[in-house]
Amino acid sequence: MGSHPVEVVGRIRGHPDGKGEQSSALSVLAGGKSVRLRCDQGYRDFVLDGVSVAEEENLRAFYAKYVEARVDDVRAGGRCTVMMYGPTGAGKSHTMFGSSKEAGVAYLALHQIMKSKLPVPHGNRTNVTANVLEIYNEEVYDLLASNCVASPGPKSLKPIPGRARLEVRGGKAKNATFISGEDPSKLVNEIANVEKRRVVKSTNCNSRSSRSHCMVVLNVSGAGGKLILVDMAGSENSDQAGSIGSEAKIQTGKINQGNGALRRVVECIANGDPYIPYRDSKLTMLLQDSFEEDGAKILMILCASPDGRDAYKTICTLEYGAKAKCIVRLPSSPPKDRATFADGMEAVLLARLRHKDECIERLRQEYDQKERERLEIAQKLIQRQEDLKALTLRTEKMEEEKVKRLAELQAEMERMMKEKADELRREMELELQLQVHKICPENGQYRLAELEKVIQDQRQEIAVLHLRAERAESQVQEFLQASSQAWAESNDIVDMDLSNSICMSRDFTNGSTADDRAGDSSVVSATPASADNEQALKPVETSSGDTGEDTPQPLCPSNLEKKFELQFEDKGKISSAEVSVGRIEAGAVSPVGTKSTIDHFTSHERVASRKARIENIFLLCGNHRELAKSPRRGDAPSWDTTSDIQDGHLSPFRPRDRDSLKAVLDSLSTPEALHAAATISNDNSDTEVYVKWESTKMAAGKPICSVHVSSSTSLADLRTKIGLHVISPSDFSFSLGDFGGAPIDRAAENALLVRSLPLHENNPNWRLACLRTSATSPAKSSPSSRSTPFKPVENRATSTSPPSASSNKLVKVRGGEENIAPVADIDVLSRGAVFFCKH
Ligand SMILES: Nc1ncnc2c1ncn2[C@@H]1O[C@H](COP(=O)(O)OP(=O)(O)OP(=O)(O)O)[C@@H](O)[C@H]1O
Repeated sequence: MGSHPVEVVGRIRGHPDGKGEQSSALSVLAGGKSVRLRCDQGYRDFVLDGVSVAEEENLRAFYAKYVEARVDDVRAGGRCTVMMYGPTGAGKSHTMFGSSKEAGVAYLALHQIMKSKLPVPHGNRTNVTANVLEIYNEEVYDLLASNCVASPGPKSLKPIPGRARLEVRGGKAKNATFISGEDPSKLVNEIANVEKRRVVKSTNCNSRSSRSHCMVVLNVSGAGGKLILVDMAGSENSDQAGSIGSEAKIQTGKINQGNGALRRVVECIANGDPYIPYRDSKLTMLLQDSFEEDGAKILMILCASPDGRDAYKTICTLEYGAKAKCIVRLPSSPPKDRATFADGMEAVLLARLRHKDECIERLRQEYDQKERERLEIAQKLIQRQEDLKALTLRTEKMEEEKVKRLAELQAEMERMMKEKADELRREMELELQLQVHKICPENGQYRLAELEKVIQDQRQEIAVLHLRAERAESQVQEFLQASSQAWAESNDIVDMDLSNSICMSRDFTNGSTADDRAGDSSVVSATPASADNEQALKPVETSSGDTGEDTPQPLCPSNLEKKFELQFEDKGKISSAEVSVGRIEAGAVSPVGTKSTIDHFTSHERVASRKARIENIFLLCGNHRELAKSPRRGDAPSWDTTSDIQDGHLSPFRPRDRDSLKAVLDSLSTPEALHAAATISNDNSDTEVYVKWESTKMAAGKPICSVHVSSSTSLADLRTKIGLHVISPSDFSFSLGDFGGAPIDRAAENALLVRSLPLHENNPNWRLACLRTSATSPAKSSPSSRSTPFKPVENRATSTSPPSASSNKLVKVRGGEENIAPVADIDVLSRGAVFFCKH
């Protein structure tokens, strides 16, 4: 403890309800010299000279820490006043006098003074005299006086029976009883006994509330020291204390009067007021020396309760202590002379200034301390904000990563599920196949057999095709050899009969009849249709008429034709080229639109088998070419490669059936096909349509005529053009393909264009039109019409030749107005001879 004249310490009792430290309204701050009071409005800090908590420090420790040094000064002759100040029930009496468990400050001080080992000026033992006074209702009673008669007091208050009232003069209680001794225990017991005489009363705040102030004055003999111990009555509120009745209220008023007087004295001293109201109360009158004697010390113990309900009284107590702390120098007694008074005043003023400076310095330190705390808190706040920001960013990043990871996991899971599903599907398919094989074990064998059958069929087809090709090749080679030989022979004949041919041509030109020409032995005359073919095809004998085999016959076309026929009748015996040749006089074919005659040649021998063989040659030639063709878009329906030899000779490939035609027509029903057809229809390039007749196998080997039309011409228009020169438009029908194709329905001819016909000899500008006799045509019932596809041009040109005469003729039509072009043999025809094997 310092040497400050007034020291203020706090003593915080335990919670009256036994609650813990958490519910305490008071807390000691760092350093142990500040206490913080919390309430609903906030908190307030008070700086004291020390703070002690009863739960942490007992009375002995508290005494040793804050009181013992003062008592030592007293023993040494000093003067000290120890005051217990605080609201009712705060533990003032407990601190002063203690309890049955521990001794209070008064007893500890008495023991300290009397049992001191310190050398005392007058002997080893200290003689102590003690007065015990009670200030009750502004009256001073002597607690040590026994059997005394109470002096009359104020009318309003009854005197304490058996209690001696004392007068106060000069700041002292006159005639007060004292006890003395050198045995501290004896004095302690005596004091304890008289202390129990104090007026107490049970209130709402304290079951044994002191209604009076108690003062114990210990005078140390010899050294002159004086220790005054004051236990003040607690300031209280009448309503709060439950004071009922005028006497109780007067008691409370008197108690507060003493406390208020002491407060004002302290404030005046602290403020340096020239007037100190000591006389406002008996208590302050008795304590005047404590404030005014030089070297006097005051130790003010502020008792406080941690109960929040006493917060207001606790604040008043702490404010009072803070005010007492401002007392820097106790006022001295007024100096006797003026100079001394001036010096004293100067000293007081200087002391006040120093005190002010100390207060300012203390406040500055407190401000600095608060500022440091504020900065620390601000830095912590900034740090917390940065941490919060980093935490927020981290949380957002983690959230993004979580979302991303979730998406990846979901994608991975979907992929795995898909793989698993595919795997399961495959396993199920395998399982299903296994089950099928289990149920039908011959299934696999069946498929194998089926495949083998297909392979075998294809091999057979290939073999047939090879056979056809070989046969056709050999026959063609044979035919070419024979024809070349016949050609050579015919050249000789032509050379020999050139003059006759010219005459014949002239005769035709001049309109000679067939009978006229029959007389010419070198001319092959036209034979009426009714005549027997056998005879009609025989050459006209000119001189000897010997036609026997032994008789050499002249080399004429008829003879060549006969030899050729014989050659085919006896296959394998071909030793010479004996070819039957039909001859047409040059100029026999006239242009269309002019009056003309169509010449034709006849053969002398025409048996059906012989004709068939000759026609086979052309068929084979045609087939050979057709075999070399590859199907093209827009061609006739697909060929049936399985068809083979029919009627004893190789037949062409046949379209499968009408379904092929239907498929073609159906194919035009789709938007894509119509678009393609529309695209193609824009192509109006010129096209040469070669016409073949299906039923006339000889004619089928090569075209009977060609028609020059636009590629966008419909089949209906083509029918009209062909019908102008060949046959009546209603007597035939187109077929898809070369031979055997399905007939095209008349209704579809308007929709089908020329470009839908198959290519001829793979030439993109050539098309092939195969005609066949219509089923409903009257020509069908007529063998002659069936076998003679042509409508005799002479019919249109008023020809005199009977229609039947042309039934077995190959008619060559030279192009005219209708753009009917000649076939490739027209040059040969112009020379009066036609070789069937030209192609
Ligand atoms: N530190 C403490 N430890 C234990 N009990 C205490 C303590 N302080 C006070 N008490 C108890 O609280 C009650 C009131 O104490 P006390 O009488 O000392 O209060 P007071 O301030 O003197 O009140 P009043 O002014 O009304 O006399 C007593 O029963 C006492 O035993």
